[in-house]
Amino acid sequence: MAGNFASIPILDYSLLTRGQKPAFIDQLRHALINVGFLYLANSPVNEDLIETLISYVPRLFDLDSAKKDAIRMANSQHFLGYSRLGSELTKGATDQREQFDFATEHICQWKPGDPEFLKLWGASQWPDEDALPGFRATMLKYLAQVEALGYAFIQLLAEAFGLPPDGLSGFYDDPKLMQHRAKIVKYPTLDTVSSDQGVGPHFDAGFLTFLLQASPHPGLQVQNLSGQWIDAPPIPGTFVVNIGKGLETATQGLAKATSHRVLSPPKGSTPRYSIPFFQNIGQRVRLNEHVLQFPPGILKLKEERGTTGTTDSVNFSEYDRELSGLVQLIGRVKSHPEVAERHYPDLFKQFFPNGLPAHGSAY
Ligand SMILES: O=C(O)CCC(=O)C(=O)O
Ligand SMILES: [Fe+2]
Repeated sequence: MAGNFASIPILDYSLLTRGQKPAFIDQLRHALINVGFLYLANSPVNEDLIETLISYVPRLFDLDSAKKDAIRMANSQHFLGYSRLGSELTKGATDQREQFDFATEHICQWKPGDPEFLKLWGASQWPDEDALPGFRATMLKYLAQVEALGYAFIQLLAEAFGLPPDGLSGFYDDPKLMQHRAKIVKYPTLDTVSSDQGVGPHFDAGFLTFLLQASPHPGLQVQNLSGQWIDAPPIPGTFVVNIGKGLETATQGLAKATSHRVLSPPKGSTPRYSIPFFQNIGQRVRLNEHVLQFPPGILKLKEERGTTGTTDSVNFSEYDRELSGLVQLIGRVKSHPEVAERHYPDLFKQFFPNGLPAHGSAY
Protein backbone atom coordinates (compact mmCIF):
# COMPACT_ATOMS: atom_id res chain seq x y z
CA MET A 1 0.00 0.00 0.00
CA ALA A 2 1.84 3.09 -1.26
CA GLY A 3 -0.09 5.28 1.19
CA ASN A 4 1.59 3.66 4.16
CA PHE A 5 4.32 6.25 4.26
CA ALA A 6 6.82 6.33 7.12
CA SER A 7 8.29 9.75 6.41
CA ILE A 8 7.35 12.92 4.59
CA PRO A 9 9.08 13.78 1.29
CA ILE A 10 11.18 16.92 0.94
CA LEU A 11 10.80 18.79 -2.36
CA ASP A 12 13.26 21.41 -3.56
CA TYR A 13 11.50 24.32 -5.28
CA SER A 14 14.78 25.46 -6.83
CA LEU A 15 14.63 22.44 -9.16
CA LEU A 16 12.12 24.52 -11.11
CA THR A 17 14.64 27.22 -11.91
CA ARG A 18 17.49 24.78 -12.50
CA GLY A 19 16.00 23.04 -15.52
CA GLN A 20 14.72 20.08 -13.47
CA LYS A 21 11.00 20.70 -13.52
CA PRO A 22 10.12 17.12 -14.61
CA ALA A 23 11.85 15.71 -11.51
CA PHE A 24 9.97 18.17 -9.29
CA ILE A 25 6.65 17.26 -10.90
CA ASP A 26 7.32 13.52 -10.41
CA GLN A 27 8.10 14.00 -6.72
CA LEU A 28 5.08 16.25 -6.33
CA ARG A 29 2.79 13.64 -7.90
CA HIS A 30 4.02 11.00 -5.44
CA ALA A 31 3.61 13.32 -2.46
CA LEU A 32 0.11 14.43 -3.47
CA ILE A 33 -1.25 10.98 -4.12
CA ASN A 34 0.45 8.86 -1.48
CA VAL A 35 1.24 11.15 1.42
CA GLY A 36 -0.82 14.33 1.29
CA PHE A 37 2.07 16.15 2.99
CA LEU A 38 5.46 17.42 1.85
CA TYR A 39 8.23 19.73 2.98
CA LEU A 40 9.05 22.49 0.51
CA ALA A 41 12.62 23.83 0.58
CA ASN A 42 13.91 26.93 -1.23
CA SER A 43 10.47 28.44 -1.75
CA PRO A 44 10.27 31.91 -3.31
CA VAL A 45 8.99 33.43 -0.04
CA ASN A 46 11.66 35.87 1.12
CA GLU A 47 13.79 34.42 3.94
CA ASP A 48 14.40 37.75 5.68
CA LEU A 49 10.68 38.41 5.67
CA ILE A 50 10.09 35.02 7.31
CA GLU A 51 12.72 35.77 9.98
CA THR A 52 11.19 39.18 10.66
CA LEU A 53 7.74 37.67 10.98
CA ILE A 54 8.97 34.94 13.33
CA SER A 55 10.65 37.58 15.51
CA TYR A 56 7.25 39.23 16.07
CA VAL A 57 5.48 36.05 17.19
CA PRO A 58 6.40 35.86 20.93
CA ARG A 59 5.83 39.63 21.20
CA LEU A 60 2.38 39.25 19.68
CA PHE A 61 1.36 36.77 22.37
CA ASP A 62 3.04 38.87 25.07
CA LEU A 63 0.73 41.82 24.37
CA ASP A 64 -1.31 42.49 27.48
CA SER A 65 -4.61 40.71 27.57
CA ALA A 66 -6.64 43.93 27.15
CA LYS A 67 -4.89 44.59 23.83
CA LYS A 68 -5.48 41.02 22.69
CA ASP A 69 -9.10 41.00 23.80
CA ALA A 70 -9.68 44.29 21.95
CA ILE A 71 -9.32 42.30 18.72
CA ARG A 72 -10.99 39.09 19.89
CA MET A 73 -12.58 36.88 17.29
CA ALA A 74 -16.01 37.24 18.86
CA ASN A 75 -16.03 40.81 17.42
CA SER A 76 -15.79 39.48 13.90
CA GLN A 77 -18.38 37.84 11.69
CA HIS A 78 -15.39 36.83 9.56
CA PHE A 79 -13.94 34.68 12.36
CA LEU A 80 -10.79 36.82 12.25
CA GLY A 81 -8.97 37.99 15.36
CA TYR A 82 -7.70 36.69 18.67
CA SER A 83 -8.80 33.41 20.31
CA ARG A 84 -7.85 32.79 23.92
CA LEU A 85 -6.43 29.50 25.05
CA GLY A 86 -9.14 26.85 25.16
CA SER A 87 -11.73 28.60 22.99
CA GLU A 88 -11.49 26.27 19.99
CA LEU A 89 -12.81 22.74 19.55
CA THR A 90 -11.71 19.88 17.32
CA LYS A 91 -13.93 16.81 17.21
CA GLY A 92 -15.71 18.37 20.17
CA ALA A 93 -12.63 18.43 22.41
CA THR A 94 -10.79 21.58 23.50
CA ASP A 95 -7.58 22.53 21.72
CA GLN A 96 -4.83 23.79 23.99
CA ARG A 97 -3.67 26.69 21.89
CA GLU A 98 -3.91 30.45 21.68
CA GLN A 99 -4.10 32.09 18.26
CA PHE A 100 -4.64 35.07 16.02
CA ASP A 101 -6.45 34.61 12.69
CA PHE A 102 -5.57 37.07 9.93
CA ALA A 103 -6.35 37.01 6.22
CA THR A 104 -5.33 38.50 2.89
CA GLU A 105 -6.97 41.85 2.27
CA HIS A 106 -10.59 41.61 1.19
CA ILE A 107 -13.68 43.79 1.25
CA CYS A 108 -16.67 41.79 2.44
CA GLN A 109 -18.96 41.15 -0.55
CA TRP A 110 -22.09 40.20 1.41
CA LYS A 111 -25.22 42.32 0.90
CA PRO A 112 -28.80 41.68 2.06
CA GLY A 113 -30.29 38.73 0.19
CA ASP A 114 -26.91 37.08 -0.41
CA PRO A 115 -26.06 33.72 1.14
CA GLU A 116 -24.84 34.10 4.70
CA PHE A 117 -21.51 32.42 3.98
CA LEU A 118 -20.36 35.49 2.02
CA LYS A 119 -20.00 37.17 5.43
CA LEU A 120 -17.18 34.79 6.19
CA TRP A 121 -14.63 36.80 4.21
CA GLY A 122 -13.76 40.36 5.18
CA ALA A 123 -11.32 42.61 7.02
CA SER A 124 -8.80 41.36 9.57
CA GLN A 125 -8.51 42.84 13.06
CA TRP A 126 -4.97 44.07 13.71
CA PRO A 127 -3.21 44.72 17.00
CA ASP A 128 -2.51 48.29 17.94
CA GLU A 129 0.30 49.57 15.67
CA ASP A 130 1.97 51.40 18.58
CA ALA A 131 2.15 48.21 20.60
CA LEU A 132 3.74 46.21 17.79
CA PRO A 133 5.14 48.63 15.19
CA GLY A 134 5.54 47.15 11.72
CA PHE A 135 3.79 43.87 12.47
CA ARG A 136 0.77 44.51 10.26
CA ALA A 137 2.87 45.49 7.22
CA THR A 138 5.12 42.44 7.73
CA MET A 139 2.20 40.05 8.02
CA LEU A 140 0.46 41.50 4.96
CA LYS A 141 3.64 41.19 2.92
CA TYR A 142 4.04 37.61 4.09
CA LEU A 143 0.42 36.77 3.25
CA ALA A 144 0.85 38.22 -0.26
CA GLN A 145 4.01 36.18 -0.93
CA VAL A 146 2.51 32.92 0.31
CA GLU A 147 -0.65 33.64 -1.68
CA ALA A 148 1.46 33.99 -4.85
CA LEU A 149 3.28 30.75 -4.02
CA GLY A 150 -0.09 29.08 -3.60
CA TYR A 151 -1.31 30.11 -7.05
CA ALA A 152 1.97 28.96 -8.63
CA PHE A 153 1.71 25.66 -6.76
CA ILE A 154 -1.80 24.99 -8.02
CA GLN A 155 -0.50 25.12 -11.60
CA LEU A 156 2.28 22.67 -10.76
CA LEU A 157 -0.24 20.44 -9.11
CA ALA A 158 -2.44 20.46 -12.22
CA GLU A 159 0.58 19.49 -14.27
CA ALA A 160 1.44 16.65 -11.88
CA PHE A 161 -2.06 15.27 -12.46
CA GLY A 162 -1.80 15.41 -16.26
CA LEU A 163 -4.09 18.46 -16.58
CA PRO A 164 -3.29 21.73 -18.38
CA PRO A 165 -1.71 24.33 -16.03
CA ASP A 166 -5.05 26.13 -15.65
CA GLY A 167 -6.88 22.81 -15.11
CA LEU A 168 -7.88 23.75 -11.55
CA SER A 169 -8.77 27.38 -12.18
CA GLY A 170 -12.50 26.58 -12.22
CA PHE A 171 -12.30 26.30 -8.43
CA TYR A 172 -11.26 29.93 -8.03
CA ASP A 173 -12.89 33.27 -8.47
CA ASP A 174 -10.92 36.18 -9.81
CA PRO A 175 -7.97 36.55 -7.37
CA LYS A 176 -9.30 40.01 -6.42
CA LEU A 177 -12.46 38.35 -5.09
CA MET A 178 -10.63 35.63 -3.18
CA GLN A 179 -9.49 35.63 0.41
CA HIS A 180 -6.99 33.27 2.02
CA ARG A 181 -6.38 33.06 5.74
CA ALA A 182 -3.54 32.40 8.09
CA LYS A 183 -3.11 31.96 11.80
CA ILE A 184 -0.34 32.64 14.24
CA VAL A 185 -0.50 29.94 16.88
CA LYS A 186 1.04 29.35 20.30
CA TYR A 187 0.99 25.93 21.94
CA PRO A 188 1.80 26.28 25.66
CA THR A 189 3.75 23.54 27.45
CA LEU A 190 2.10 20.83 29.53
CA ASP A 191 3.14 22.83 32.63
CA THR A 192 0.22 25.16 32.02
CA VAL A 193 -2.41 23.19 30.09
CA SER A 194 -4.66 20.33 31.07
CA SER A 195 -4.28 18.01 28.07
CA ASP A 196 -1.76 17.37 25.33
CA GLN A 197 -4.26 18.18 22.55
CA GLY A 198 -2.50 21.15 20.95
CA VAL A 199 -4.93 20.61 18.12
CA GLY A 200 -6.88 17.38 17.71
CA PRO A 201 -6.92 15.19 14.59
CA HIS A 202 -8.41 17.06 11.64
CA PHE A 203 -8.30 17.77 7.94
CA ASP A 204 -7.70 21.27 6.65
CA ALA A 205 -10.46 22.89 4.61
CA GLY A 206 -9.55 24.35 1.26
CA PHE A 207 -6.93 23.54 -1.35
CA LEU A 208 -3.46 23.71 0.14
CA THR A 209 -2.01 24.65 3.52
CA PHE A 210 1.46 26.22 3.74
CA LEU A 211 2.64 25.78 7.30
CA LEU A 212 5.60 27.64 8.72
CA GLN A 213 6.85 25.90 11.86
CA ALA A 214 8.03 29.01 13.65
CA SER A 215 9.98 27.41 16.51
CA PRO A 216 12.17 24.29 16.66
CA HIS A 217 9.64 22.12 18.52
CA PRO A 218 8.36 18.76 17.34
CA GLY A 219 4.67 18.07 17.94
CA LEU A 220 3.12 18.01 14.48
CA GLN A 221 2.08 14.48 13.46
CA VAL A 222 0.57 13.11 10.28
CA GLN A 223 -1.55 9.95 9.99
CA ASN A 224 -0.77 7.35 7.31
CA LEU A 225 -3.28 4.94 5.78
CA SER A 226 -2.74 2.38 8.55
CA GLY A 227 -3.59 4.97 11.15
CA GLN A 228 -0.04 5.35 12.48
CA TRP A 229 1.06 8.83 13.54
CA ILE A 230 4.24 9.92 11.74
CA ASP A 231 6.27 12.85 13.11
CA ALA A 232 6.68 15.95 10.96
CA PRO A 233 9.36 17.87 12.91
CA PRO A 234 10.43 21.36 11.81
CA ILE A 235 13.11 21.46 9.12
CA PRO A 236 14.73 24.90 8.98
CA GLY A 237 14.12 26.78 5.73
CA THR A 238 11.06 24.76 4.74
CA PHE A 239 7.31 24.99 4.63
CA VAL A 240 5.15 21.99 5.35
CA VAL A 241 2.57 21.81 2.55
CA ASN A 242 -0.55 19.70 2.92
CA ILE A 243 -3.76 19.06 1.07
CA GLY A 244 -7.13 20.26 2.25
CA LYS A 245 -10.41 18.39 2.04
CA GLY A 246 -11.52 20.75 -0.76
CA LEU A 247 -8.69 19.71 -3.04
CA GLU A 248 -9.21 16.04 -2.17
CA THR A 249 -12.88 16.28 -3.09
CA ALA A 250 -12.17 18.31 -6.25
CA THR A 251 -9.70 15.68 -7.47
CA GLN A 252 -12.01 12.74 -6.65
CA GLY A 253 -9.60 11.60 -3.96
CA LEU A 254 -6.51 11.65 -6.14
CA ALA A 255 -4.82 14.26 -3.96
CA LYS A 256 -5.04 13.03 -0.41
CA ALA A 257 -6.17 15.16 2.52
CA THR A 258 -4.19 13.71 5.37
CA SER A 259 -5.30 13.69 8.97
CA HIS A 260 -2.92 15.54 11.29
CA ARG A 261 -2.66 16.83 14.86
CA VAL A 262 -0.30 18.68 17.19
CA LEU A 263 0.81 17.44 20.60
CA SER A 264 1.59 20.05 23.24
CA PRO A 265 5.25 20.63 24.16
CA PRO A 266 6.31 18.64 27.24
CA LYS A 267 6.69 20.02 30.76
CA GLY A 268 9.84 22.06 31.22
CA SER A 269 9.97 22.93 27.52
CA THR A 270 9.01 26.25 25.91
CA PRO A 271 5.92 27.13 23.82
CA ARG A 272 5.71 25.93 20.25
CA TYR A 273 4.78 28.48 17.57
CA SER A 274 3.45 27.93 14.07
CA ILE A 275 1.95 29.95 11.22
CA PRO A 276 -0.37 27.97 8.91
CA PHE A 277 -1.66 29.64 5.73
CA PHE A 278 -4.88 28.17 4.31
CA GLN A 279 -5.50 28.57 0.58
CA ASN A 280 -9.23 28.84 -0.03
CA ILE A 281 -11.41 27.98 -3.00
CA GLY A 282 -14.18 30.16 -4.46
CA GLN A 283 -17.14 30.39 -2.07
CA ARG A 284 -19.82 29.81 -4.71
CA VAL A 285 -18.15 26.69 -6.10
CA ARG A 286 -19.88 23.34 -5.61
CA LEU A 287 -17.06 20.86 -6.01
CA ASN A 288 -19.09 18.04 -7.50
CA GLU A 289 -20.16 20.29 -10.40
CA HIS A 290 -16.61 20.38 -11.82
CA VAL A 291 -15.72 16.85 -12.80
CA LEU A 292 -12.07 16.69 -13.80
CA GLN A 293 -10.91 14.14 -16.36
CA PHE A 294 -7.58 12.60 -15.41
CA PRO A 295 -5.42 10.47 -17.72
CA PRO A 296 -5.75 6.71 -17.01
CA GLY A 297 -2.08 6.45 -15.93
CA ILE A 298 -2.73 8.95 -13.13
CA LEU A 299 -5.88 7.19 -11.96
CA LYS A 300 -3.91 3.96 -11.73
CA LEU A 301 -1.58 5.57 -9.18
CA LYS A 302 -4.58 6.25 -6.99
CA GLU A 303 -5.56 2.57 -7.13
CA GLU A 304 -2.03 1.57 -6.18
CA ARG A 305 -2.17 3.81 -3.14
CA GLY A 306 -4.79 1.58 -1.57
CA THR A 307 -8.27 2.68 -0.72
CA THR A 308 -8.97 1.53 2.80
CA GLY A 309 -7.57 4.09 5.15
CA THR A 310 -7.78 4.59 8.87
CA THR A 311 -8.29 8.15 10.00
CA ASP A 312 -9.16 9.91 13.22
CA SER A 313 -10.45 12.97 11.36
CA VAL A 314 -14.04 13.59 10.31
CA ASN A 315 -14.44 17.23 9.32
CA PHE A 316 -15.42 18.94 6.04
CA SER A 317 -17.28 15.92 4.69
CA GLU A 318 -20.00 18.21 3.24
CA TYR A 319 -17.90 19.28 0.24
CA ASP A 320 -19.45 16.60 -1.93
CA ARG A 321 -22.84 18.34 -1.87
CA GLU A 322 -22.77 21.88 -0.45
CA LEU A 323 -21.38 25.14 -1.80
CA SER A 324 -17.82 25.54 -0.66
CA GLY A 325 -18.56 28.75 1.26
CA LEU A 326 -21.21 26.98 3.34
CA VAL A 327 -18.87 24.04 4.07
CA GLN A 328 -16.27 26.45 5.36
CA LEU A 329 -18.80 28.36 7.43
CA ILE A 330 -20.05 25.12 9.02
CA GLY A 331 -16.44 24.26 9.90
CA ARG A 332 -15.99 27.60 11.64
CA VAL A 333 -19.31 27.33 13.49
CA LYS A 334 -18.27 23.95 14.89
CA SER A 335 -14.77 24.99 15.88
CA HIS A 336 -15.62 28.46 17.26
CA PRO A 337 -19.13 28.18 18.75
CA GLU A 338 -18.86 31.40 20.77
CA VAL A 339 -18.27 33.43 17.64
CA ALA A 340 -21.02 31.55 15.83
CA GLU A 341 -23.58 32.15 18.60
CA ARG A 342 -23.10 35.89 18.19
CA HIS A 343 -22.96 36.23 14.40
CA TYR A 344 -24.71 33.15 12.96
CA PRO A 345 -27.44 32.35 15.52
CA ASP A 346 -29.47 30.06 13.22
CA LEU A 347 -26.53 27.90 12.24
CA PHE A 348 -25.35 27.91 15.84
CA LYS A 349 -28.70 26.49 17.00
CA GLN A 350 -28.53 23.84 14.30
CA PHE A 351 -25.19 22.52 15.51
CA PHE A 352 -25.47 23.36 19.20
CA PRO A 353 -29.18 22.86 20.03
CA ASN A 354 -28.37 22.72 23.75
CA GLY A 355 -26.40 25.95 23.77
CA LEU A 356 -22.70 26.55 24.21
CA PRO A 357 -20.87 23.32 25.00
CA ALA A 358 -18.89 22.99 28.22
CA HIS A 359 -16.93 20.28 26.49
CA GLY A 360 -18.46 20.44 23.04
CA SER A 361 -19.38 17.48 20.91
CA ALA A 362 -19.86 19.08 17.54
CA TYR A 363 -18.34 16.51 15.26
O1 LIG B 1 0.51 24.17 14.26
C1 LIG B 1 0.72 23.31 13.41
O2 LIG B 1 1.83 22.88 13.19
C2 LIG B 1 -0.43 22.77 12.60
C3 LIG B 1 -1.71 23.48 12.84
C4 LIG B 1 -2.84 22.92 12.05
O3 LIG B 1 -2.81 21.80 11.58
C5 LIG B 1 -4.03 23.75 11.80
O4 LIG B 1 -4.19 24.78 12.47
O5 LIG B 1 -4.82 23.40 10.90
FE1 LIG C 1 -4.32 21.60 10.09
